[in-house]
Amino acid sequence: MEDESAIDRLISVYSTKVRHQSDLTVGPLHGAMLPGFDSESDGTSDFESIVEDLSSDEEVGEGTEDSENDTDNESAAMESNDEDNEDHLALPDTSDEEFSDAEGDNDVQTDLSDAEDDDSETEDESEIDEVEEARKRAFFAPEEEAQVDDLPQSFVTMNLSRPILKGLSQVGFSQPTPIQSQAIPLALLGKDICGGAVTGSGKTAAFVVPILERLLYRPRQVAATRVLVLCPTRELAIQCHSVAVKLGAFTDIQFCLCVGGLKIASQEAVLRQRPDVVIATPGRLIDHIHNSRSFTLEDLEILVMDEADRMLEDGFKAELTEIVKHCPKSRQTMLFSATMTDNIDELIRLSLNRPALVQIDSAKKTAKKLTQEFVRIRDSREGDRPAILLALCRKVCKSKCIIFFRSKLAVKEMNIMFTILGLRSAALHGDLSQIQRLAALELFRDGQVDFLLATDVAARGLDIKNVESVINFNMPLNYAQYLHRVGRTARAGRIGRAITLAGEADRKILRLAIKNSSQSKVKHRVLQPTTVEKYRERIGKIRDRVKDVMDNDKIDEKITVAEMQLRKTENMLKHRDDIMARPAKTWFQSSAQKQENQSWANKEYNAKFSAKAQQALKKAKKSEKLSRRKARQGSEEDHKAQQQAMGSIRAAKKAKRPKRLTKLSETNPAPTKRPRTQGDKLNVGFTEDLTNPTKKGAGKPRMAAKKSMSNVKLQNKAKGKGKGKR
Ligand SMILES: Nc1ncnc2c1ncn2[C@@H]1O[C@H](COP(=O)(O)OP(=O)(O)OP(=O)(O)O)[C@@H](O)[C@H]1O
Repeated sequence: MEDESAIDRLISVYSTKVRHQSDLTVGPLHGAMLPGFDSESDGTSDFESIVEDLSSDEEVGEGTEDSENDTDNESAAMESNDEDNEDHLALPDTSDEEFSDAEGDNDVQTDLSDAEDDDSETEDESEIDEVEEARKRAFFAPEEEAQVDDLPQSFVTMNLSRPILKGLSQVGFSQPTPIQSQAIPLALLGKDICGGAVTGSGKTAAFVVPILERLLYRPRQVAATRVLVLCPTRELAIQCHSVAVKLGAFTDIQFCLCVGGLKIASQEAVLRQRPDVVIATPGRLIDHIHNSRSFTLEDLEILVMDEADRMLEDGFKAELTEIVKHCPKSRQTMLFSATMTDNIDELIRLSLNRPALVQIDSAKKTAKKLTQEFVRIRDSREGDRPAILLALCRKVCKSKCIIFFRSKLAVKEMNIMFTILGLRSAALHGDLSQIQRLAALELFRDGQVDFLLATDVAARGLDIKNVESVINFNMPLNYAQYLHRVGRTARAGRIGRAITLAGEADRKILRLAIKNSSQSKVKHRVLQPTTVEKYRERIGKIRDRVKDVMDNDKIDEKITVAEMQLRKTENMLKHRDDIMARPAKTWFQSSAQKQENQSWANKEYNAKFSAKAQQALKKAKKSEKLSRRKARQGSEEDHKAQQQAMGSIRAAKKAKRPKRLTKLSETNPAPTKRPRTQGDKLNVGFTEDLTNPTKKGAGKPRMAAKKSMSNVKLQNKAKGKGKGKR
C-alpha cells in the first residue's frame, strides 16, 4: 500500500516547485524566443549548417585524448576525468571504409526498389490524398472560422477576468505564447479545438486559462463537475493539476486529481463534493465512473485531452470510448499535442463539432533551440551502446540529463551500472510504485541526481526546468515519440541538446529528424574507438556485480508482492464482514482483458521495430484506406465502371507524360559501376543521411506536390492570410 501522506507531501512539494520554477522562468516569453513567431526557413540554411557542423565537429574532435587510467575504484576513475572538455568526441573512425561500401550498395538498391514502387502507386496514393483532403475540409471548421481576426498580444487584451490575470502574473506569464494567443480566444467562444504547437510552447495554459475564465461565470447554486482533463500518464496529470491550481489560485474553482497509484478513497471523498474540474488518467476515471456513487459526467461542459494523439492510440481506445460514452454530446472538446493528429477516423470517435484546427508549428518540428546529434551504431556494434552511453554521460552530458530506454529491464540494469560507476542517477518506469516514481522525479528536479533513466512513461509532457540534454539509448518507435522525448529539453525558448544512438534500422526516423529540424543544428557525433573500448572494459569488470544486484532486486520484488498479498489476506480476515457488506466493484475490463490488451499493444510496439513488420503495416494501412474509398464509392457496379474510367484516364495520362530524363540512349549510356573512392564515402549511408535529408524523397511526385503546396501556403502567409492555419 502506498503511504498516502508521503504521496501528498510529494505532490505538494511538486506543486510548490512548479510555481517556484515558473517564477524563475525567463519571465515573459518573448516572441522571438519561442517557435512559431519567426517565419519559417526555406531549408537551405539548415542544409548549410549541417555541412558546417559536420566539418567543424571533426576538426574540434581531432586529437582529443582520453587519458583515463583504469582503476579498481570505478567512481574515482570517473571523477578524475571531469576536466576533459570534450564537447565533441570526434575522430575519424578508421573502420568505416569496409562497411560503408557495402552499405552504400544496399542504399542504392533500397532506393531503386522504392522508386519502382512509387511509380506504380503514386496515382492511387494521390487519389487517396485528395479524398482525405476533402474529408478534412468537411470535418474541420473553415479557416476563416478557425481564425481570430486580431491576435491578442497580451493576456489583458483577451478580456480575461482579474482573478485569472492575477494567477497568470503570479506564475510569471506576462505575454501569451503563439498557441495561447490563438487558442484562448477560440476556446472562450466555446469552439472545439485541435491544437498543435511544438513541445514546451505553453499548450497547458492554452486550455487551462479559458477553462478557468469560463468557470468564473458558472451557476453556483448546485455544484457540478463541468470540466474533465484527460492525460495519458499519472505524472502528467499531476503536473497539469498543479498548473491549473496555480493559475486558478485567485478563483473559487475546485479541482480534483484522479490518477492511479493514489488512494481511491480520498479521491472518492473529493469527487462527492462535485469539484468543478477533474484532472485524470483514463483507467482511474473509469473506475470512479463505475464505482464512486454520486460521481457523474452528465453535467460536463468541457472535455480536454492533453497529448491527444497518444490518447487516441490503440492502447487507450477502449477506455476512451467508454469515457466519451458518459459525456454529454453537447460539450466543448479541446485536443492538444505537439504531434496533433489530423486523422479524421481517429477524431470522429470523439464526436467533435467542426473543430478549429489551430496548428502553430508543423506536427513534425522540434523546438528551435534544440541541437540534435546522432551517434551511429553499426549492426556489429550494437553491444557497444552501454559503453557509448557511459562515455557520453561522463564527458558530454554530465548533468540535468534524461536518458530514454526501450524497456524497463534496460532502465533497471543501466541504473545499477550508473550507481556502481559513481554516476548519480534515478530510475523512472512503470514497475515502480507511484511514490517511487514521484520520488525519482523529485530527486532529478532538485538536482540530487544528474541523470534520470526512464522508459517512455516520461517522454510526453513532463516540464522539468533546465534539462540540458536528452539521450536516446535507442531510437523510439516512431518519429512522434522521438519529438516528445527530445522535447523534454529546449523548452520555453531555452537551448538544449538531444543525442540519439541510431542503429541501421533507425534511418527512416533519422531522415525525418534531419528533414524537419528547423533552425536547430544536426550533427554526427563520432566517438573515439579507444574511449568506447575503455568503457566496454569497465562494464565487463562490473558485469557480475550488476547481475548480482539485478537478481537481488528480483527477489526483493517477489518479497514485496508476497507481503502485499499477505496484508491483503490479513485485512480480509480482520474486516471480512465490512468488506463483504460493500457493494461489489464493477470493472470496465477484467485484469485478464487488460493484460491481453496490453500485451497485444506491446507486441505491436515491438513488431514495429522490424523493417518487415513496418512494411506490412504500411500495406495494411494503404489497403484499409483503399477499401474505405471503395465503400464510399457505392455499389459494386458503379465501382467497376468508375475503375474502368479511371483506368482509361490513367492510360491517357501515361501516354501524355514526357519521356523520362533518365532514359538510356547512346548519348546517355547506363552508368557503369566503378570502385568507390574516399570522396564517395562521405556521400553514402549514415553520413549522407545527415547531410542530405531529401535523398529519400527525391523523385517522389507526391512529396514534390506537397512541398509546392506548402510553398503556396507560405506565400499566402506572407500576404498576411494568418499564421500557421489551414
Ligand atoms: N505565457 C507564458 N509565459 C512564460 N512562460 C510560459 C508561458 N506559457 C507557458 N510557459 C512555460 O513554458 C513551459 C512549457 O509549458 P507547457 O508544459 O505547457 O508546454 P507544452 O507545450 O504543453 O509542452 P509539451 O508538448 O512537452 O507537453 C512551462 O515551464 C511553462 O511554465
